[in-house]
Amino acid sequence: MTVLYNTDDFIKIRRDLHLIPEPGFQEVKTQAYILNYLKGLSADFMEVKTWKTGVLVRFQGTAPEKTIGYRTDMDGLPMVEETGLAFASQHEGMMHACGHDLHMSIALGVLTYFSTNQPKDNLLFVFQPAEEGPGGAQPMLESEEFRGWMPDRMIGLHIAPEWPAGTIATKPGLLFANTSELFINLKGKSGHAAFPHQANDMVVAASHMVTQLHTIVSRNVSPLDSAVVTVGKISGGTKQNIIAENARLEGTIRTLSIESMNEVKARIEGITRGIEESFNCETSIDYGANYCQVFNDEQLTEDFIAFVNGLDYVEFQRCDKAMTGEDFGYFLESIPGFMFWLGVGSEYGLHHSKLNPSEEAIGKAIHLLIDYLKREAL
Ligand SMILES: CC(=O)N[C@@H](CCC[C@H](N)C(=O)O)C(=O)O
Repeated sequence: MTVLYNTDDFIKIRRDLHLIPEPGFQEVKTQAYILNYLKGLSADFMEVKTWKTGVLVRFQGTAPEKTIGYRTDMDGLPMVEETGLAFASQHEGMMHACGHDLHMSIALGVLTYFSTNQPKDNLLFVFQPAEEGPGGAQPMLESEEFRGWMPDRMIGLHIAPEWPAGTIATKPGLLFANTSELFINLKGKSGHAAFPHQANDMVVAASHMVTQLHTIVSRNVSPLDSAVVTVGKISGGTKQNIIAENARLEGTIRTLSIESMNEVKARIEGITRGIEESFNCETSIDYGANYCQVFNDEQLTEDFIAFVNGLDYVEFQRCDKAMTGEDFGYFLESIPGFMFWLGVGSEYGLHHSKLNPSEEAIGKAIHLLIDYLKREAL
């Protein structure tokens, strides 16, 4: 194991970042924190650029043959934290419940090492905004700032609460699903609760719609394929004794192929037309942000797995694909690379208000990535 500096410094950084979760493309304090940290590093071979609320850090190699990119996401989620931690979110209604605080502290730990150990190849550290939505990877990838420093390989990690701290899991090929957000508005006619026959109740229409949406996976998707349609939020109406004129469903679709995504969307549109007819209402669908699948490069991933299997401070586990989404998939569409899971042993899972990742994983991931990048780029 590489002994470098006290990785506890990056636990403190993780806690600092945990205090200030911000929505996608509003990571202003987070960006300022990262830029301020970078100012403290003195490497004349390091260059820093910003892109929107993101940050790009490039280390010029001594004799570069390639550029290896490492990406972390930056945004938090709109939810009330219930961990009771001393360093719980200070931003009301926002929480780092998907581990991006750990992802960023790990990236800072790795780049700190290379700020005093100039690599042979170029390294690019990418702090990307808006992973949870509306998606920062695709526009960042297309930006002049990123294109000017285009890497030849791209690596990313995501925390995995279900595995013990420091477990590394991945697989070649398909790792994460195609995703699409789903927003459906329903508009009917309001009225007095006592005169339902004179109104069109959108609470009832929305309830039917949720039930029908749940038939798509069970009745329309092949049992040999996989898909998810989740409605995570439903809202409507104004008061308990007024019939609701409006209702809104907010959800997400996950599939293992673009073809299945198109089929699921076609069924949603069919169901929506049926609801319009049967409840005499108007509807509109917005698919919000769509992310392509995360597809790991076969060779680079197998090579990484062999590397991890040779280490004595982390455990490797070959995993199955998951229905999670990640806009990191856009990087992998044009740059070969891979994503892997980092076990953080939390009783509560991703997107849970009590998610409490083990910070032991931070030091292990920093060491792992330094050792891997040393092998690949020194
Ligand atoms: C790793 C993870 O949890 N990613 C998110 C990505 C969000 C995609 C998009 N906003 C959506 O909701 O479809 C996930 O929910 O899988």
